[in-house]
Amino acid sequence: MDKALFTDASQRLEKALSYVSISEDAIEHLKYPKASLQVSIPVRMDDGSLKIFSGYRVRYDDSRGPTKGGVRYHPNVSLDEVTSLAFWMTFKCAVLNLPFGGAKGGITLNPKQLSKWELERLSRGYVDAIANFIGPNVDVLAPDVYTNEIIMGWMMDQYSTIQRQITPGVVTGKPVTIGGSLGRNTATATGAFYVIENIMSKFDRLPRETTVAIQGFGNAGAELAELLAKFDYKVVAVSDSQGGIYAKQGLDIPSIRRCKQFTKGMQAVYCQDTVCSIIEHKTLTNTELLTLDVDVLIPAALENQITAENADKVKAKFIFEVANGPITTAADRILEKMGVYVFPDILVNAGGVTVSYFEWVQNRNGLYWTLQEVNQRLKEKMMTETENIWQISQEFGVSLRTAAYIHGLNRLEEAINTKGTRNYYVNG
Ligand SMILES: NC(=O)C1=CN([C@@H]2O[C@H](COP(=O)(O)OP(=O)(O)OC[C@H]3O[C@@H](n4cnc5c(N)ncnc54)[C@H](O)[C@@H]3O)[C@@H](O)[C@H]2O)C=CC1
Ligand SMILES: O=C(O)CCC(=O)C(=O)O
Repeated sequence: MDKALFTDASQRLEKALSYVSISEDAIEHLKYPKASLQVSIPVRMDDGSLKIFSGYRVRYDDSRGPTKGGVRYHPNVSLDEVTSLAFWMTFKCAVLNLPFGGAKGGITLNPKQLSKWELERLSRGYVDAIANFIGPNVDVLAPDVYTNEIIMGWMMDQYSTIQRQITPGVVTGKPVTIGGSLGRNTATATGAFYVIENIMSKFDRLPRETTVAIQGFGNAGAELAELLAKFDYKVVAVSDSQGGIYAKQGLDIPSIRRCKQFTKGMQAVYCQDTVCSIIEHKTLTNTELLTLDVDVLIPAALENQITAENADKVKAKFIFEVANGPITTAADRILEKMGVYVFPDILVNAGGVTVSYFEWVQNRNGLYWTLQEVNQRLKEKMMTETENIWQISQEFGVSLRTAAYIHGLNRLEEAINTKGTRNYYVNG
């Protein structure tokens, strides 16, 4: 297994360890995933041929509760990537004080090359293959890159079919009509927005004077772009996997979202579609977007985007990590020296799993909340933990990332030690 990403991910923990007094047992415990499953999923394609896809599910740690995390469909999905993402989920759930451990799953494929029905057979096949590894009190699935509520609905239905009982709590991010929570599809962006608002007010930054660039225009990035623009932030650049667009005066985000539904790429929206109302704009690559002269940079696509190679070219003063792991450890060091404030993924994008938790609670109770209730509870959680992490960072004089790991570690160690280990060593 290529350890690169996981090795990098676990280095974040090592830095935090020097600021907390934590038992050797807990440290040892957190070094390894609890269980990793690799499966082969046979899928009958529309042309009659049979294709085998590789899928993964990693449950990293369940000391604080059932494990929780999304399922990713992407050509780069590997055991190393899924393990890293499961590790981050463990800390994210602890930082937000959710009664969950961390997990993640994925299938290696380019979903854009499959028909809807092939995707349905693949998603159901994935659940067949991992059914003994998941469950509402064991491990709970959710959406991530290139998966969505429709896919979550299929997965929930497949699991329920296998169990011979409707089991909504095994998957969150489902359609509202079959037990999903209001506000889950906007939760990652809404949670990030609360963090940004909190921090910008600490620095007396007015939205209309704050320029923003966002890499990634999917569930998280596009929704956040729209929220920020709605509240007067100047979103000057956005991108998707094909590249991006920039307009000095600020972009018309609702028009871009509308146009993107009908065109394949972001640049096509501007170059070929006259529905969009930007007058002056230019196209740019994803790499160029990261080094734009803006106040706020928001990576909201994939990991390893800001590395030792381009970190010194970043001009933004604030980076909010909506993607998981977009900045490598080496880049982190460079940015810290440059005085850039980096707000870490395990806080910034935690709105998604927080509302997933609310969905799971609603599924267990059978009583459903209004959107206002969901967002009010989300706001309370995001504001409280942003403030806690800010205070730890001030108190110890450490980066916000290290502060977030210190915060998560303290909660994890309490749970690990309280549970104890089942292997006793009797001296003498
Ligand atoms: N959806 C959720 O609830 C949560 C998502 N996240 C993280 O947010 C990030 C984005 O996830 P979603 O928005 O859900 O995925 P999505 O599948 O809805 O959108 C992904 C976006 O990234 C773009 N993209 C893909 N490769 C790219 C590249 N190389 N450069 C630039 N853009 C690229 C795609 O074109 C698309 O616009 C991921 O890191 C994910 O793990 C984190 C927490 C929760
Ligand atoms: O909603 C969830 O359970 C997990 C979302 C996720 O995969 C993430 O936060 O990275």
